[in-house]
Amino acid sequence: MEHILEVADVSKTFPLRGMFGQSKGGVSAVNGVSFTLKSQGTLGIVGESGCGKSTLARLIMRLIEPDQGQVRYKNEDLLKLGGSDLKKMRKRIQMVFQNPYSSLNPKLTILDNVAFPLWANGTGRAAASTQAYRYLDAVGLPKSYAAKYPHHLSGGQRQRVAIARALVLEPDIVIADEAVSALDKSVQAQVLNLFQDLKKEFDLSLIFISHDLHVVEYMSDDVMVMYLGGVVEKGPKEEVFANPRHPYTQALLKSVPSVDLAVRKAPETVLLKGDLPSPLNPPSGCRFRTRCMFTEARCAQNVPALVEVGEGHHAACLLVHEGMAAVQNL
Ligand SMILES: Nc1ncnc2c1ncn2[C@@H]1O[C@H](COP(=O)(O)OP(=O)(O)OP(=O)(O)O)[C@@H](O)[C@H]1O
Repeated sequence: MEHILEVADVSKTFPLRGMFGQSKGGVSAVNGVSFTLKSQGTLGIVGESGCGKSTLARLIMRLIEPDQGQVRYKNEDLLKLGGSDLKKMRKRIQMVFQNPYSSLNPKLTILDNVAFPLWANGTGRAAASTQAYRYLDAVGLPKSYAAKYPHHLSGGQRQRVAIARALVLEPDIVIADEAVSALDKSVQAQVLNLFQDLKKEFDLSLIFISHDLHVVEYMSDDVMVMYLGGVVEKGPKEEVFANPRHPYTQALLKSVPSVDLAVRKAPETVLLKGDLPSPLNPPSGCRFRTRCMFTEARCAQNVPALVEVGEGHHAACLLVHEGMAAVQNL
């Protein structure tokens, strides 16, 4: 499978200023992140709140500018584009956000909310409405919803509208950022299935961002685990879930109860110590070391590279690289 998107060594630090404009350091939100998205594949990005998932999505979309790195879409460096080329690219990659209520325009009907991106790109009203009807149908909303307003709809229906609006420009890539997190469990499942169906119908490549491991496991072909702005592990979904190698991924997986009640067990040993450090002042060396059960003095000195630990499976931990038994046998 070829790659549609390649992200290389992307970083972003948000500068912080005091009351009088003086520099107060910066928040290291994304730090040297690299990954590839396979054409028509789904990459799941998982990590705790604040680990940089949304910032990464916004960097790819160029809603914010990275400090360094490359984002290549079909071999074109998106970070070098400007003007009309950037506008064209933005049509190819669309986002669906967590809260459809704030992302939809409350003053526009459902049909006009979906048609809006087409108007903004110069399509006439009649043609835009025809297209909008087509995408409302694709997301399972009947024609009778077209004249309603966002406040008439349930959370799940509003998210369907947001998805229709993301698709109306016929993107190749959709980035879903916590797109089901605000929905009830039963509605979540319907929207996840809808994403799966639309992916097939419209040949989409998906980036599915979620703090929920079950959602990522259900949706993804490949998984990337982030911690404090960096990637600690990535690889094929089956590999990462069945054979997690990084102590952080292992801790995440052990801390989440199975959705299957038959295999739900008592809470396992706690594998994460302490709190998430501030991205204002991240730990030296391995950023995870202050919460790691296996940390050693050298973890403070060396930043571990992502090293291949299985086919297409990478982990960033000095101890894992050396095949340390304790980490392997968790
Ligand atoms: N515009 C900004 N200015 C300063 N700091 C920011 C800005 N945007 C994000 N951050 C900080 O960058 C870090 C990463 O935030 P980000 O929202 O990307 O994380 P996240 O993993 O998506 O978390 P969540 O799921 O809670 O949104 C956080 O510490 C956040 O406070």
